[in-house]
Amino acid sequence: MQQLPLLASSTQYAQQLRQGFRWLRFGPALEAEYRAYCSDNEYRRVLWFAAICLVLWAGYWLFDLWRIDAALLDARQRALLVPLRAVRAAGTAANLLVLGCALWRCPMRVLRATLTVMGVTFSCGAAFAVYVYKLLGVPHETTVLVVVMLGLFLPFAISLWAQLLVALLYLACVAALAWTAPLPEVAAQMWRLDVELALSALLFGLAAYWREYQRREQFLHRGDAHWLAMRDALTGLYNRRMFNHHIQQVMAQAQREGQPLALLLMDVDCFKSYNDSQGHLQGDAVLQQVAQVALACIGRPLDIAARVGGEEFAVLLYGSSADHARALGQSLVAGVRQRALPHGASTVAPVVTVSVGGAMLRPDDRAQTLYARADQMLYEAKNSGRDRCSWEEALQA
Ligand SMILES: Nc1nc2c(ncn2[C@@H]2O[C@H](COP(=O)(O)OP(=O)(O)OP(=O)(O)O)[C@@H](O)[C@H]2O)c(=O)[nH]1
Repeated sequence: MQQLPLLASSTQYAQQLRQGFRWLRFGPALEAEYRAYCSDNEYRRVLWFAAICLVLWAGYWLFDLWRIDAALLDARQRALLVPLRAVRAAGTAANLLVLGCALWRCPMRVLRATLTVMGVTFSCGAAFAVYVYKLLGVPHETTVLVVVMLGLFLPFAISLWAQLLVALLYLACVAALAWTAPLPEVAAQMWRLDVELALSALLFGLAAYWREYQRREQFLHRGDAHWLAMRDALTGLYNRRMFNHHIQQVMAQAQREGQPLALLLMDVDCFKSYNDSQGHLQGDAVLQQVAQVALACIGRPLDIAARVGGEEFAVLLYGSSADHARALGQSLVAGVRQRALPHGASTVAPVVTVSVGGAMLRPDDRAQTLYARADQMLYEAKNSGRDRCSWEEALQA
């Protein structure tokens, strides 16, 4: 008999784990879920990051003003300070833009774009400042450039590939400054700096890759564990725990909104004798087939099909009229029969059959009372010959 691809190990998370994600990208659906997961709290984190950058940037700028004032510069040298100030102003503007975007919660792609612009203006701006100091002979620290490179790889909203792109632009900017430097000793220092920065980019990039890889791996393990906690491993349907949780919520909503709610319980007939004659593994395959029939009969967002016991399934239909629910009960019975799964040991038919009991929600119902009535109807279906659907309204009529 055909096995269905619904086993626990085949959750989309587990599949992705097996396939791997060397390029830090999942399939489209999982990628979208991962991004939504990452953007939780992202605005707050970026806000803090941008605020800290602004304080550091302003502090560095003030320190520089004092330092340049202290240096004795002639008019030609002072002319070099004009582009430096322009670059600084651009960095501050980009920083404020990020702050504003995070504060007013602009769409995530706008936030990412502004963060990328801030990365470019900060890194190229810092490189240009160091270059100008070298030309002016003003004492300065080059480690700030390495710190900026480290900042580019911090995990804030933008992807590792965008971070790498900004880092490459940064390296190209330092190379361009080295290339065009009018003084040979400044050119040599800038080239050396570029090599140091390239090495640090490699190091920080690798660290960022592993961090992102592990974050993705954790996301998949968490998703897999969550999926397994809610699902039945054999059939992939919701498990009893999830069913209990869901029925409470859907009942409350149905009672609040005056919507009908139907509960169908389905049980495989003579399943013990099937297991005894065909073996447990074949029995498992039957349960998977029956689960498929249950799954096929739900369609609305609040409907669920669950495996609530060994060979017992529940189908909860929200907003479904009694007539529609009864018809679905019949189609569950017919659907399993149509699968024509041979059952030589059955006392009912030569194929696997199911019995179904159904009940509609009443205004004063609790989950237990609704379940008990549907269970009573299932008992009724079993007692009146199996391979049928019993409905509580039919009993009352
Ligand atoms: N293969 C398999 N069998 C299971 C699983 N869970 C429960 N069962 C079996 O389901 C059978 C249920 O048997 P019973 O409760 O006696 O019911 P039945 O034989 O179907 O009889 P009726 O329901 O009265 O028609 C038992 O033999 C259990 O071992 C499972 O996950 N896989």
